[in-house]
Amino acid sequence: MTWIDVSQPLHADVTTWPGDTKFSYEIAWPMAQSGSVNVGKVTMSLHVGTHIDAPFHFDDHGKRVINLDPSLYIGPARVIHLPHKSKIEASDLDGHDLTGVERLILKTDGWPDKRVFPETIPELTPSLADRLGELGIFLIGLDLPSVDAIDSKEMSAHHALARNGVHILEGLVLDDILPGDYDLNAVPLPIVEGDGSPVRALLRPM
Ligand SMILES: Nc1ccccc1C(=O)C[C@H](N)C(=O)O
Ligand SMILES: [Zn+2]
Ligand SMILES: [Zn+2]
Repeated sequence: MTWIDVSQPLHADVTTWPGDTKFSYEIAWPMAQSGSVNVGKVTMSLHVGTHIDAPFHFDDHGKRVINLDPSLYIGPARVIHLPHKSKIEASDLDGHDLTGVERLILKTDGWPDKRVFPETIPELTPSLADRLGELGIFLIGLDLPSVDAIDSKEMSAHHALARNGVHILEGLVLDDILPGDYDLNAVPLPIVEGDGSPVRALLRPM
């Protein structure tokens, strides 16, 4: 009870990274044919909607989803509000006491209309990644489709976060979430070779 869904619903119109595989659902084996059940089939990029990135997404030698500890994505999380930024850097955390925080969720308001894929978004800087590492934070979640700029080829924030042992949860819907302390549950699917996984992300006020 009281869990709040902070995931994007998956349907034909959920936005996709430009050029990437869209989400689709079909009944591959309808009841009329199988004689007993409807059996659905999904096609999608693993980076559609609310999802986690496995390090293999941006590093050929990085871990696949099956090798990520599910506990990373379950447990206490702090939500902080950092609106109207073009970059989010270490100094943006200065006013926040993050002692003991292990999972940090940034409400940036940088993707206000989830029906449209954004042209520009705030990007996280390597200095922020280093600060998260120093603080012992091992999960960053945010309401954006990427931790880097949309046109980034270097993926410097993804790499800097990985260097600091910080895992990535993207595409959260935080419109109705106030800053504060929550329980998070956003476990990936056990896709053995996955470079990422869609998640049902839930928050419960503590
Ligand atoms: N699907 C893509 C296709 C091309 C280039 C980037 C992406 C991404 O997915 C990047 C984004 N930071 C992500 O992890 O979801
Ligand atoms: Zn991703
Ligand atoms: Zn990413």
